[in-house]
Amino acid sequence: MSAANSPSAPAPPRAPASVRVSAPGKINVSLLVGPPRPDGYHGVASVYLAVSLFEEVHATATDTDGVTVTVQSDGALHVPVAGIPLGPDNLAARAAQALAAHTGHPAAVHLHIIKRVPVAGGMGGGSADAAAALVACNALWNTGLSNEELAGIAAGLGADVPFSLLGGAAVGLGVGDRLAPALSETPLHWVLAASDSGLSTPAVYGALDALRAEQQIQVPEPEAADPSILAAVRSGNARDLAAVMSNDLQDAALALAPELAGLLRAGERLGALAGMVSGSGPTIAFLTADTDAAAELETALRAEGHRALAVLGPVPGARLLPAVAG
Ligand SMILES: C[C@@](CO)(OP(=O)(O)O)[C@H](O)COP(=O)(O)OP(=O)(O)OC[C@H]1O[C@@H](n2ccc(N)nc2=O)[C@H](O)[C@@H]1O
Ligand SMILES: Nc1ncnc2c1ncn2[C@@H]1O[C@H](COP(=O)(O)OP(=O)(O)O)[C@@H](O)[C@H]1O
Repeated sequence: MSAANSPSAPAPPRAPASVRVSAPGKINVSLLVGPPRPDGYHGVASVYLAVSLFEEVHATATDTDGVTVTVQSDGALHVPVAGIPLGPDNLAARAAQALAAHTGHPAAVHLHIIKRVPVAGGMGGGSADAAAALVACNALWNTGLSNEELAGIAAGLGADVPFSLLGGAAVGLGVGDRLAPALSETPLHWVLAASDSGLSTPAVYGALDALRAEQQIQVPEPEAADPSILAAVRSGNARDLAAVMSNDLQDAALALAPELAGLLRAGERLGALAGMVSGSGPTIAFLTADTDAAAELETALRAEGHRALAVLGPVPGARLLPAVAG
């Protein structure tokens, strides 16, 4: 009897045929943006918060080389998915290809994305799909990369991708990819209000540069997050955070989508402690005092015809989900 057939020999690790991974969307409770850099990016000091609105990526091994993608809309925000690229430009497909290139594993996989985060919404939904695809393919292909190695690949896919892997609350410096976890002892309760159309991230950064040039505003390179923001995130004191949260991209997003000003006013009139544009927008994140206040605001915004959803954060980053029985 050969060693491989011996009853006492350990079975070699078998890759699963299919895995499921969830990864969260994010809001930036503070976003300081520096001047444009020669490479087209901006230095930032971002305080990220992962919130309980999760993308899911189901990865299934295929016999033929290549990455295929399908997308399905799910969840209370009824996210339109028609415009999402399904070819090699899809961020999840790019992530799978990048992992295959890094490890030498054939890129033979089908990725099914269950989309709950608004597309081009300023909540890093595509980044979450990329983070989920990295974790999924690493498990599916048994490639065994560490979280640090996955984070290195993530940074090459987009500024927000490393945060979706990490989750929780974190400060992001550089282009947002140099992460340091932030403490958060008590969850914060938010209501998200989605918009019907998306905003392009580069267009919003460009609009900020134009506004600053017009107003002759010069800003330094951001080097750290505001300590008062970190203290409020740490304590989970929503009133303290409402007083200090801010987003340098907000005026630029409002210049490109002026209707958002009315939505911000509506949320504050209906009981939010404060509202802000999430990242480059157009999703608005309203901060509320507690879970009951969030539920009431969600109901009130829906009654006025908005697509609203109560969420909380921080929540964990990209995670393998248990296999479905059967
Ligand atoms: C604004 C933020 C805030 O977290 O998020 P979103 O609103 O997009 O979710 C991020 O900075 C977006 O990150 P992400 O969407 O991953 O950006 P990338 O794909 O890497 O870059 C897209 C483009 O955005 C601009 N960009 C992005 C990040 C950054 N620090 N400076 C920039 O100027 C550049 O024009 C870049 O070519
Ligand atoms: N898996 C994906 N999900 C969403 N958008 C994607 C995806 N892959 C590529 N994209 C492209 O990236 C753009 C921005 O995506 P998204 O991450 O949703 O927004 P944001 O950068 O505002 O957080 C979309 O307009 C879309 O064309």
